[in-house]
Amino acid sequence: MQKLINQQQMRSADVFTIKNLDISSIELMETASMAFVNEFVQEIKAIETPVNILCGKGNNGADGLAIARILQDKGYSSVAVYLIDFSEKETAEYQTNLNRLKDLWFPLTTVKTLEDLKNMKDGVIIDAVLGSGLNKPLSGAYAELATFINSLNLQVIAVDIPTGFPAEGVIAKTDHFIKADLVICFQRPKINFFFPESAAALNRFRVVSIGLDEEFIEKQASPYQLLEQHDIKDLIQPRKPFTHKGTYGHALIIAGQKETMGAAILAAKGCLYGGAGLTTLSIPESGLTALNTTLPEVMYLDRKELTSTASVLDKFKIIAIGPGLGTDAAIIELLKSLLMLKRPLIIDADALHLLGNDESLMKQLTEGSVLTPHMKEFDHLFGAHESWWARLETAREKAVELKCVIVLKNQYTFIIDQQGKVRINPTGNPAMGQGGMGDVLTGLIASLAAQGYKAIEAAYAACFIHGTSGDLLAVTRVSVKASAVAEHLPEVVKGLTR
Ligand SMILES: NC(=O)C1=CN([C@@H]2O[C@H](COP(=O)(O)OP(=O)(O)OC[C@H]3O[C@@H](n4cnc5c(N)ncnc54)[C@H](O)[C@@H]3O)[C@@H](O)[C@H]2O)[C@@H](O)CC1
Ligand SMILES: Nc1ncnc2c1ncn2[C@@H]1O[C@H](COP(=O)(O)OP(=O)(O)O)[C@@H](O)[C@H]1O
Ligand SMILES: [K+]
Repeated sequence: MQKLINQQQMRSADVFTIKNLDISSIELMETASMAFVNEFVQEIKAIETPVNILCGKGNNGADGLAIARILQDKGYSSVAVYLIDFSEKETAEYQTNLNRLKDLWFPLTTVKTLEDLKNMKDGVIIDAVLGSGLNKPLSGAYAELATFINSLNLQVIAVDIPTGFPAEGVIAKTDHFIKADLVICFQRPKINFFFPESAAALNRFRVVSIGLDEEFIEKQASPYQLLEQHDIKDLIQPRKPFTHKGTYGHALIIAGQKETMGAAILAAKGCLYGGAGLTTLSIPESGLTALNTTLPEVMYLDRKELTSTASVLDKFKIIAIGPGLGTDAAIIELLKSLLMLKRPLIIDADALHLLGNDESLMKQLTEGSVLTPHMKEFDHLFGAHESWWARLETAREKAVELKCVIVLKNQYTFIIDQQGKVRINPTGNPAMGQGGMGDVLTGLIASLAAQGYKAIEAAYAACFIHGTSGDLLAVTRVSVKASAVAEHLPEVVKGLTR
């Protein structure tokens, strides 16, 4: 896992690295600019492409000046530099890099007003106006610059962060940014890149190492961590000789009603293909034929059995409830009786809806339960939120308060543990935007829990595996269906097993 740190901590990491490696700030900047260019040349391969570099007077602009020099070295034949001269203050590094540039032949244009940009050639724009030193939203000339650049519809590649975009904290609807197609960002992604609001400021980002001290970064106090493949590889246990279906646990999924039986079957499918030793599905009897035809390996439990005697449920290592379940009075009673068992549950979809309707039910959750809301379900549970930053803050508080794991689903799913720590899942893609995806995820979480993984481990590993399956399928498809994601789970898990 990679610690994601805030900009103040990133600045401390700069300072620490400079001291520790006994290098100068300008040397560090040269490394950063070189790393940027190495990535840039992968993206813009034609060296005759006009490259317009817009440089502010801080260190982001200083990077831009170094980048101009390095690009010319690499043979880019049409590099033009625009010095955005909207403020007085400039950094020493900016001065140094400007002097280095002035020793070479270079078209340099000082920009006092937007008029000064009129000769800019069509091509690519490198945004090095403002970086992580941003301390307030763009206004005045900077905001106008952003609007103007965005109106050109040229490809923009931002240095470190799009100008105007806050690295962390609330992203306001009124904020102005220079919209980037690509951000080449230093050492760590910014926390705000993982929120849907970032789509207004960037399409994609890539992270390049600039040699900052990793040990220092990992020691910083931060609740945010980005999952990496090796975390899952370290976790997933290979299957041992002489193990059998009993070894891999028995999961019960309570789901489905007449209109949404598919959700139940998809959840069971996620559980089965996730490798649980045994999967039992409790659905209305009307779904039995469908179940037996589509998933003959999965067993059936009559709904009436669920409330007959508590001991019926003892054999199940984990119980998941919710996909396509419905919310009528009988279901409310069923949920209540399950909560009374005082055992951890995996709660999704309609069952989440019922918790949101009745706070007293939420209070009965047992420690170690897993809630898997998407944004709408989350807000129904915990109140409306104006921003994802605020939503995540609430999720952290609630996970601690309820002693539950919260899986807040999105393109980047946030998995929040009982201590309020947030793991961010980087896998998955927009081809997965289809109904049923969440049902498969719930089944997979149940599957891993049945196999003996702790609630938090089951939750984050399931998200990673589920997204990886979607990624694998999306290589050759514009959309992927949930059942295909389920069917590819065993292959993905195999690839993630040491
Ligand atoms: N050793 C270092 O410090 C390194 C810095 N790096 C670069 O330095 C950048 C950060 O540099 P700085 O801290 O100088 O910050 P910036 O280059 O973002 O500029 C900050 C300046 O802009 C002003 N400002 C902030 N918000 C504004 C607003 N809304 N409107 C107008 N002016 C505003 C500030 O008062 C300050 O003078 C990083 O993003 C990265 O590109 C990299 O080169 C890596 C090494
Ligand atoms: N754009 C996307 N990128 C990555 N993952 C996605 C994307 N869209 C959906 N998913 C994944 O699909 C699942 C959707 O869950 P949910 O919204 O509950 O769907 P449903 O209720 O339709 O099954 C989540 O795991 C989410 O992470
Ligand atoms: K920038």
